[in-house]
This record gives sequence, structure tokens and C-alpha cells, in this order.
Amino acid sequence: MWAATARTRDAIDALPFVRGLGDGSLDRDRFAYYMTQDALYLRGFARALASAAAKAPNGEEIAFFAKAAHDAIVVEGALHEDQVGRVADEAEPSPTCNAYTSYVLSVAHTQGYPELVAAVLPCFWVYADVGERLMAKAGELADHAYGEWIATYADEEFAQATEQAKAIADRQAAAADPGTVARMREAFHRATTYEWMFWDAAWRREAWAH
Ligand SMILES: Cc1ncc(CN)c(N)n1
Repeated sequence: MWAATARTRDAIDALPFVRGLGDGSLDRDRFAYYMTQDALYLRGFARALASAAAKAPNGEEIAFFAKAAHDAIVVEGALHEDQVGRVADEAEPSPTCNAYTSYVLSVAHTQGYPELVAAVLPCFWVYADVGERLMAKAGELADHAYGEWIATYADEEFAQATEQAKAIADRQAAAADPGTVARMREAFHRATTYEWMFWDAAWRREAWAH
């Protein structure tokens, strides 16, 4: 699944938003737009993770997804509040934010546990991957404009959660019939593309037409 998204991941690395986040040159307005949209995204994503906990076949995976839902709101939420303050309940999701959260929630409500695991996996894996590479390039984070963001996603605990999510997806794929594996691939690919779109939308400060 990861190899099939190589082109999209290269395109993520090439995005002006991601480059600017890495070298600290990203302007604050674009970053604030992104963090506000991300806070809205995380609510939908946490709901999808809670659905994964509800569908999970054993205690270990129930606990994993329930904790991931908690961390998306509490741990990532603390980073967002620190950077842009508390996002108002009535704040409006952008078209891309709305599309991405609607997509993972539709998988949660209309498909099975394996497909849902595949749909939420890029949210762990792409961020851990980007975080690790930006950290390696940035070196010292103390004076970096976006050091707190990079440290959050390059964090060892986030890397461990990503490994757990990957292991769950691998177990599900190994036990699944070919049709389910095809839907898992589709969900993983679609969500990885949404990751690209989310950063691109932040760069453009995407708005609704009317
Ligand atoms: C859009 C998006 N994707 C993933 C993550 C990492 N949980 C995030 N904060 N935002």
C-alpha cells in the first residue's frame, strides 16, 4: 500500500506549504489557517477512530483506537490551542477539510473494520514520515518557527502509534479476501491523496465559492 502511494508522497514533500513548514519560511497566516482547519479535521478524524474502536475485534485494538481518538483531541488539540487558540465551535470547515472528514466518516459508517483501518492509516503514517524527515533536516528545533509542530509529529510516541496502526492494517490485510484488500488499498490511497490536498488547500487558503 505504501509503495503504491510513492508519487503522492513525493508530491507532498514538494508542496510549498510543507517546504515552508520545514525551513521555517511559511507565513503565519497560512499556518494559522491550516491549524484552524486541522482542529476541525481532528474532530471528524477522532470520531472515525472511535468508530474503529467500536468495530475492533479485540481489547488491544479497542484500546489502541480509543486512545488514538483521545490523543487526536487532547494531545494534538493542545498543540493547536497553543498555536492558534481555541477554535470556535461554529468555525467553518473548508471544502477540502469537509471532504476529507466526510470521507473517513463515510468509510466508518458504510464499510468494515479493515477498510476503516486503511482509511485512517495515512493520518498516522504520512505525518510520522513528514515529521521525521523535517526533523532530520531542521536539526536544532529551539529557534525554529515551527519547531513545536515538527516535534509533535517526529515524537517517539507518535512513531510507536504509527507502527501499531501499520501492524493492525497488516494483520487485517493478511486475513482479508481479495475484494476487501482491494478496498483497503483504495481507502489508503484516497486518504493519502486527501493529505496532499489538505496542505495544498492551506497554501491556497481555500474558501467556499459562495
Ligand atoms: C489532515 C491531518 N492528517 C493527519 C494528522 C495527524 N494526526 C493531522 N493532524 N491532520
